[in-house]
Amino acid sequence: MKIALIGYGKMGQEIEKIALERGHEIGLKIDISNQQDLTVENLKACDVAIEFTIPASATANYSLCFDAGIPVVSGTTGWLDKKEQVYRECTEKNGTFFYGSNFSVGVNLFFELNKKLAELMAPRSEYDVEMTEVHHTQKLDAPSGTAISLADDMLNILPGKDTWVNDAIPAKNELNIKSEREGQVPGIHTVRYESDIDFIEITHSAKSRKGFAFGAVLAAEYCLDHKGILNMKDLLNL
Ligand SMILES: NC(=O)C1=CN([C@@H]2O[C@H](COP(=O)(O)OP(=O)(O)OC[C@H]3O[C@@H](n4cnc5c(N)ncnc54)[C@H](OP(=O)(O)O)[C@@H]3O)[C@@H](O)[C@H]2O)C=CC1
Ligand SMILES: O=C(O)C1=N[C@H](C(=O)O)C[C@H](O)C1
Repeated sequence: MKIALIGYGKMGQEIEKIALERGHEIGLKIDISNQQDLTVENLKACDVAIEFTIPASATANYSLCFDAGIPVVSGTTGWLDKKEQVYRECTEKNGTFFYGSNFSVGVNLFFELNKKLAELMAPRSEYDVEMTEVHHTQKLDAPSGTAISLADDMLNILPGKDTWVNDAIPAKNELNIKSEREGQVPGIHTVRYESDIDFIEITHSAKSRKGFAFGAVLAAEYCLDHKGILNMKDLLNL
């Protein structure tokens, strides 16, 4: 499979290693320095694009891939305010868009565990809940995309919580997500329920970026024979 790598930062470089190990070819490698090469014509020469850039450029990159008629796998976070517009464009252009706030298989299992725990906690009004995410200091967005995914699942299940807030003193109906930035931390997410007498905590801690990159390459392979709007639940059969 010939991959267009859009974004060649920490994730782009990690993805390149895994893709080559799995026998794929990098047909196009785009960073800020050669952005002029990101054209429909160049994308058409590839089978799939993997996009890990910055929130401000992600959606324009998706449009180019839809115009080129190649599937796009994206892990860029912080652009979800434009989600409806992107999904509409993908459908109108008969494109394929695979988005994951986190491509790690472990985190996607953690998402399921988080939902199960929220179901158990839904009738337990003696517990309050909060979340913490810790990432490296270069991260541009807060809270993390993963934390937002976890929070959205919890808000759908917990009757006492209507919305999430970031680094705030929460009202009773708000779920606070604490964001901490520290050194080179690849990503830690903790959900904590606390009562007067105890607490229950679940944590996912990434040891490196390898799991994110591996999941993104699996997603690109999946796009070769699946079409439309896809996610890790489809890929992992969850
Ligand atoms: N879904 C997941 O599993 C994961 C998602 N992420 C997300 O992926 C994104 C990237 O993370 P990461 O690789 O760590 O970040 P980096 O900052 O290391 O890399 C981003 C790269 O994108 C480049 N870039 C910026 N704008 C453009 C553009 N318009 N076209 C092409 N390239 C561009 C940057 O170039 P330059 O440095 O020259 O500005 C940089 O090399 C973030 O949003 C992060 O949250 C990260 C890990 C896992
Ligand atoms: O920026 C990162 O590094 C990460 N971003 C993703 C997020 O925002 O959730 C995934 C992972 O936690 C690493």
